Amino acid sequence: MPSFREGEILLDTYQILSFLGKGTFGEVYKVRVLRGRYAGRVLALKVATDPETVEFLRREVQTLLLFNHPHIISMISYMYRKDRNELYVLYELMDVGDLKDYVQRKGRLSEEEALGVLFHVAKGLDYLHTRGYIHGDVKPQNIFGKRVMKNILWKLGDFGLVRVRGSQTVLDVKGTVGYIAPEVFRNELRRSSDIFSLGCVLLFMLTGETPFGGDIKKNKAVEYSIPQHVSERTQRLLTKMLEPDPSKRFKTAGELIEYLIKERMV
Ligand SMILES: Nc1ncnc2c1ncn2[C@@H]1O[C@H](COP(=O)(O)OP(=O)(O)OP(=O)(O)O)[C@@H](O)[C@H]1O
Repeated sequence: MPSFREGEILLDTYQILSFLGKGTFGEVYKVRVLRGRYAGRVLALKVATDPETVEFLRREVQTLLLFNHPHIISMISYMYRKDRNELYVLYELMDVGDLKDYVQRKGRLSEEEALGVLFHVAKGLDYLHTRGYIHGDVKPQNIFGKRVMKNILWKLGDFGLVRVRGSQTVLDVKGTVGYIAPEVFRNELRRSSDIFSLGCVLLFMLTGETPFGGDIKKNKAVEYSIPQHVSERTQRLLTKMLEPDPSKRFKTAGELIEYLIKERMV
């Protein structure tokens, strides 16, 4: 049950238009801004009220403040209510919703569409990778679509698990089974771990099913099969992205983009 109802006004400023969903980091609502700098705009508001989610969302805010890219979701502003330890974050509204729901609604995507989404997300990831960041949680629920004319612009979101490359923080595996690079189970995280996860996203788009059947053992062992209907060149791409040995994968999103262009896949 969402905490707020349609029509309710939060912080005297945000009128709830609808509930968009609940994630690990809080509840998300479609809101209309009633006053201030963004008055009149319809945006997405994420609300975190318990201490653990506030902490994750605080990390996401700190990271997003540094980023500005057409394939990374924009944070518009945030408010922290210190007295109640509540964090409210405003994002651009991604009217298509997330890629998981999109594929579940539409069924598996054509290769052309799937490669188009892949290219958009790879550009967002490239922005992170060239700045020394690792997203750490690339999966369909964290990729959002926005309608622009007749097209959909896909963007990477959810930066609660983002890490700086080479940082010593101890990891516990927080990703989602079906999208976790095998080395992450051994507590190693690299930029190419994001590439593996993105390869899983491509497999999901082409099959409509969770990679590795959502089975943790199969995910760890990288046991998967590519359906017959997938073209040979896309099979080759998938095999390179899902290479179990991270040193044999594309090292960064930049290398992936170069390959897609060279092979004329986008
Ligand atoms: N900017 C946005 N525009 C439109 N819908 C959004 C936006 N941000 C989140 N949502 C939707 O709100 C819901 C909750 O999103 P959220 O990102 O918090 O969690 P999640 O990605 O589903 O799960 P997790 O937090 O575990 O990764 C999802 O249905 C998501 O599609």
